[in-house]
Parts: sequence; structure tokens; C-alpha cells
Amino acid sequence: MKIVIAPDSFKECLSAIDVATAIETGMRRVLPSAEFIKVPVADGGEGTLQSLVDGTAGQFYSRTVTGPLGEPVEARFGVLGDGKTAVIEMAEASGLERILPHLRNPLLTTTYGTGELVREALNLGVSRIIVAIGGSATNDGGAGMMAALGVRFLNDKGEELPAGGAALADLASIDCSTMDSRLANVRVTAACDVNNPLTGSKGASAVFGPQKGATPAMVVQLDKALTNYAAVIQQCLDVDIEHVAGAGAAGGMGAALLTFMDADLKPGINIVLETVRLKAQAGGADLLITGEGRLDGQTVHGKTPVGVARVAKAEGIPVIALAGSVGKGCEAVYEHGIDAVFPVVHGAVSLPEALEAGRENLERTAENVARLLQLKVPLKG
Ligand SMILES: Nc1ncnc2c1ncn2[C@@H]1O[C@H](COP(=O)(O)OP(=O)(O)O)[C@@H](O)[C@H]1O
Ligand SMILES: O=C(O)[C@@H](CO)OP(=O)(O)O
Repeated sequence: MKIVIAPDSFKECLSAIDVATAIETGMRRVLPSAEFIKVPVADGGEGTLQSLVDGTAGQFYSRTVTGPLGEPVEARFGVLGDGKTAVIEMAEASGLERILPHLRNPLLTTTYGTGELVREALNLGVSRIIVAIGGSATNDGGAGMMAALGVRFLNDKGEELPAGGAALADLASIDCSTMDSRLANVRVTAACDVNNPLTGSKGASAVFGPQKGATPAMVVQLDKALTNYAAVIQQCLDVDIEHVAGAGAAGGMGAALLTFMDADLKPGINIVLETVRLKAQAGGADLLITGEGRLDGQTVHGKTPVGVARVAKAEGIPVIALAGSVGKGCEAVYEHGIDAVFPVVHGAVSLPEALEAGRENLERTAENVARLLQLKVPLKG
């Protein structure tokens, strides 16, 4: 019997590889001689770096770079098992979680540190870079990242702009002549979590600015700044970026990746599933187990379990999902290739208690799933 275990991480609880290991441990108690293939996955958000490096037996690197408010931060990036592809998760250097809630200010926050990580990856001689965007503290259109890579963003006096989204209102010209020339030889793929345009009512500032600490007045200010950024990009580089889907992801990081790096913008889940070669690994499997921390109506919108189930269904493999908890609308997943869902919590406990007991709960639930699989119930009627 071949069982593929391809879960996401359980946020605040276990990494994807730890979830997969707990599921294997539980099932092995009942099915000791089954073949288990563990494929940790992610949907492009937080945890993407971890699952891609774990899933390809790659390597982590750590560097001190510039944090979102200019402070030094220790940030990780990775190189996949192929030795040629770097993975950078922007939240490592420029993430919202890096700043205490009362200090969050997207007028000032910068993606400079993510650019420094790209430079570090280039120093290792990689030929491809995957940048997972989202979870950002920033609204600087990715200008900080590009400044770290040598691009000069200038005001009408020819002076370089200070860091942050607000400064883009003063942008008058862009000088790419000093951009790191190694970027020309590297293929960049952006694992993108949303389709928003750069500006307007569905744009980066309006939709994601408030979660980064923007007041309504700041949203207006930031949207104007990004509108000017798009106009100067059009004027200096002849790229029309303002309304492109995904340009507004991660405070306009999508726009910079498209404009300056000619990146491919793809849904994170697709990039991850391709990179960990789920289809090839699942071939001939009898069962696939997936899971995520909370499985609910949102799961069908590009989340890991549904992406994994799509691959499994194309191969005719049954799919079971284990979830930390299940929420409203979770039945929607039945229409998206998941055959059964099992929450792992044991009794009515608080969330901290459930998180604390996550591994044990997963092992026990996985064991019970395996016990169920062994039953030969004569189904009548
Ligand atoms: N072991 C667990 N038991 C119960 N709830 C959990 C467990 N692990 C995670 N969760 C809950 O699931 C929530 C969302 O997790 P998850 O689906 O992994 O994140 P996201 O959908 O944001 O990627 C967490 O904030 C937590 O409340
Ligand atoms: O960083 C952001 O601006 C948003 C959208 O890309 O991220 P998340 O979806 O994680 O809130």
C-alpha cells in the first residue's frame, strides 16, 4: 500500500514536514508495512520557503538584512535540492510579523531587506529565483527591493528617495543603469497570493494597507504615491503596470517583480506543487492524506488541500484531509476533490491547549483513519 502525505503547515503549531511526520507515525501503528511518501507543501504564503526546502532536500541560509523599519533582522532564504534555484519568502525580511502592531506604518516600511536577500542568492550563483510574496508590512511598490539591487529612484532634483511607500509620491525618474547585471541571467518566478491591481479601490493600498497600519487618510496618500510610481515606470521604462493582475500583491511587490525582473507571476500553490513534483510522487498511490490548520470555506480559494486534491483526483487517488479544526463552509471541499475531512481536536479545549497537543492529536486521528481503512464493513442498502 502506497500512501502519500502532502499537508500544509498548521499555523502556530507544526511545520508541514512535522505534520506529515505525525500523520505517518499514527498510521504506521496500524499499517507498519505500508509505503509512506511525505511531501510537505504550502500555498505560497508563510511556510513556502520551509516546505520547498524540506520537500526538495535543499539548504537554508541565514543573513542579517534590513528589516521593514530599517532595523537589522536575521532572515532566512533557501536553495532547493537542485542547487540552482533560490527561494526567498519576502515575509522573512519585510513581513508584517516583524513589527509590533503599534509600530506598523506602511508610509515608511521598506522591502530593502528582501532585495538584499535576492543579492545574497545571486552571490551563490543560482540561475532561478522563486520569490514568495505576501504577508508583507510594506506598501513601497517593491522599490526598496530594487534599490538594494542597484536601481536608483530619484526625485525631480535627481536625489535618491528615502525608504517607504509615501516617498514614491516624489518619484520623478528611475535609473536602471546601475541595476545588478546578474539579474539579466536569472529566471524569476513570483509565488503570488492575490490578483489585485497596483492602485484603485481593489489596489494594494486600499485592500491591504489597513492590515499594515494605514489609516483611511494614509490609504489615500499611499494610493496616490503608487499611482505616481506607475506613471513614472510607464514614462521611464515603457511598462504599463498599474492595472495588471497581481501587480498590487504585497504592497506592489508584484509590480516591481514584473517590471524590473520580468517575473512570471503564478499562484503559489501551483509553483509549490510543481517544485516538489507532487504528480510524479503521487503516481500509483492508493491514498493521499492532506491537511491544514483550519479547514473552512476559504480552503477552496487556492489553499493547499484543494490544490493537492486536484493533482490526486487527476490520478484517480482518494483524498482525506486532517485539519486542526474545521470551520463554516468546509463542506465546499467535497466538490473540490476531498473525499472526507477529519478534525483532530480531542474534546472541547482552548485553542492554546489544542495547539499544544497538535502532534499527539494528529497522530491519534491518523491512527484512527488507518483503523477505519482496515475495516471491511459489509455495506448494505
Ligand atoms: N493543532 C491545531 N488544533 C486546532 N487548531 C489549530 C491547530 N493548528 C492550527 N490551528 C488553527 O488554524 C488556524 C489557521 O491555520 P492554517 O490553516 O494553518 O493557516 P492559513 O489558512 O492562514 O494558512 C491557526 O491560527 C489556528 O487557530
Ligand atoms: O502582503 C500583502 O499585501 C498581502 C497580499 O499580498 O498579503 P496577505 O495575503 O498575506 O495578507
